[in-house]
Amino acid sequence: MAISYEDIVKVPKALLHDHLDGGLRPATIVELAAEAGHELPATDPEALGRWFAEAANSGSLERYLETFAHTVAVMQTAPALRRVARECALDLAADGVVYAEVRFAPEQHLEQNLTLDEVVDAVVTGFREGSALAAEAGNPIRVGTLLTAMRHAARSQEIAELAVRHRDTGVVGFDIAGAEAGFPPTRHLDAFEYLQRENFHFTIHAGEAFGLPSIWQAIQWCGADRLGHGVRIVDDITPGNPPVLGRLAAYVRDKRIPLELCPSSNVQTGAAASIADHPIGLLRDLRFRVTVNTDNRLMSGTSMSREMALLVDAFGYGWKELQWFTINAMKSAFIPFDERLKIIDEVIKPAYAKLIG
Ligand SMILES: O=c1[nH]cnc2c1ncn2[C@@H]1O[C@H](CO)[C@@H](O)[C@H]1O
Ligand SMILES: [Zn+2]
Repeated sequence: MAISYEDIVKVPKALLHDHLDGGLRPATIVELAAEAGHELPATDPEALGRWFAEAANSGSLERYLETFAHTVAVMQTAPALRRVARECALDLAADGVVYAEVRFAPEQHLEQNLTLDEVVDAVVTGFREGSALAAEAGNPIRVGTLLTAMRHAARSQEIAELAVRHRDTGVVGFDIAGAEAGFPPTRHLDAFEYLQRENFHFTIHAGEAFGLPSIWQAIQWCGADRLGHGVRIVDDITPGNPPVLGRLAAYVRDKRIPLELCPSSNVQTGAAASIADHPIGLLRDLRFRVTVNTDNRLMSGTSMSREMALLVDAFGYGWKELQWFTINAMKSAFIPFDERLKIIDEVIKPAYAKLIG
């Protein structure tokens, strides 16, 4: 029997790549925009949700990113940041996500004179509140924060230090994001070298809107633990029976470097023609360390369960494959090994065992 979306909501899921400013509830944006005096393209929540999905559906990462102006604009005070983070934790938990790493760029939230530390404190507090409320409602979730530096800007060292400063209070990793073409990872080499010396974890958006050189730099120059997207690693795989892996693709697979794949987002930015054409099918068959992610729930009108349901439809996956994606994600999380194992053994495996038999 085919797996339904409702069934998928009920099983535990792990999410590594989700942007806080890409996941607001449309109704919250409307309320916060009224308070902030920010003009929106639509003020009816449903119409606003549709506007985001359509505007982000442009085939270009640069145009997709323009839509974030309207979410970032309403996330400029501590109460607003805290609310958005609280609702994020609640929404993910209600969707059956038991572990999530949510990222955002603190440097984009300074327009009303918050300090970087105040921004992080507000978000971490919101996640803590949301997780507590979710647990009370019977949907326990653990949320880790990733701090992102914008790759076109020049604050990555500062943001890396901010992440390390908050490592014991909820921040579990670092990332760079923004337009990829023209802004290679090595621009931020100092920050990545600093993080390595601090024994800290980081992922890098690479191989989304730009190809193999970006992935190669992220791994071999910068030392990324994971690849944000990394979908263009397929450019280093020659189709055939069997497909032939180039040296970089072989390295990524041999080292079990996690790929944070985001199917719907890739279709919107033009990195894949459709879900059925998405390289996730090939990469899973070749047993890369594939994980499934939402990227931006608002811009893609999606959720973790919906991404998995789309893959079930396109590739005929069953519970075995969904468990494999989920355990891959949990193995690749930035929290300590013993905590990852506990979630795998006590939460994920028992739930899927009931379905797989
Ligand atoms: O898929 C993506 N690729 C690159 N950058 C992104 C993507 N999604 C969001 N952001 C960027 O990350 C910032 C912090 O969350 C967002 O403001 C957006 O500019
Ligand atoms: Zn992203």
